[in-house]
Amino acid sequence: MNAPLIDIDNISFEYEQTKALENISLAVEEGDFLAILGPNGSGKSTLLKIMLGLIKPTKGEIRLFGVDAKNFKKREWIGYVSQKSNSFNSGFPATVEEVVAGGLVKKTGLFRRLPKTAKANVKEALEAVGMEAFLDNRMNELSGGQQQRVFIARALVAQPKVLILDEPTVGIDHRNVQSFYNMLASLNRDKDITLVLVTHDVDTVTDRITHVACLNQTIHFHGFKNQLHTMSDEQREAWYGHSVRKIHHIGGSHSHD
Ligand SMILES: Nc1ncnc2c1ncn2[C@@H]1O[C@H](COP(=O)(O)OP(=O)(O)OP(=O)(O)O)[C@@H](O)[C@H]1O
Repeated sequence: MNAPLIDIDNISFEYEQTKALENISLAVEEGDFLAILGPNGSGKSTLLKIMLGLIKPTKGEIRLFGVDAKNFKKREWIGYVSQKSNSFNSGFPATVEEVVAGGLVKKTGLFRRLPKTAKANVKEALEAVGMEAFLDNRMNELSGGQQQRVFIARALVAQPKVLILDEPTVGIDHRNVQSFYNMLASLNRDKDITLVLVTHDVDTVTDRITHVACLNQTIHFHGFKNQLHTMSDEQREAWYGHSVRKIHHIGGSHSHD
């Protein structure tokens, strides 16, 4: 069996005053569509920053594609769509093509004019997120959900093997959330892209995911989504307090109304 694409081994992280993560072990295998779920302040962003190599754990090891993160050179294999993408400056007059082509810089460096191959790559990335018809539109002409798809295309154009998405449905109209998740599921299934998404919003997370990790400083559950019901009430409460409601829709049969 291949090494996990992301292998987090007993890491902890402390900010100056605050313990953010404690003894986290979590492996992301090729083909997973993993949702990391946790309430505000549970350490989701900190864990993402560690996965992306932006901060180093206070304790523990992380291996990327089987290589110690300190020695890992293929950063373009790990794509990232930040939460900030959603608060994109809507007055900025960039076109969809320009925004997506910006993602190629990571792979090929800066260019003055788009080479032909780059145009083909941009088109292919936009097709993967169902946005090819909007190539020449300006970003400020698009809805929040469409903009989010364009930011995903920008990450895809560098041909990552793993895509990490921070709160991807923030700013997407609730009527469009399901089709957005269907698009992610098709990236996972048809394009073989391993997906990790992070959200505090348990109620809207899709049942298209394959795996769930329940985070609150430590991991309270990690496994197939249909095993989620094996969590005891005490574990659920330690993870998310009383506020977990429709969690049964992503696997188990428990409801906490
Ligand atoms: N730069 C920082 N300096 C000090 N403490 C921090 C810093 N960033 C986060 N923290 C603290 O670390 C803990 C985990 O924060 P983190 O941002 O990782 O959580 P989160 O789950 O992403 O939260 P949210 O859902 O609100 O974005 C929190 O207690 C937070 O207050």
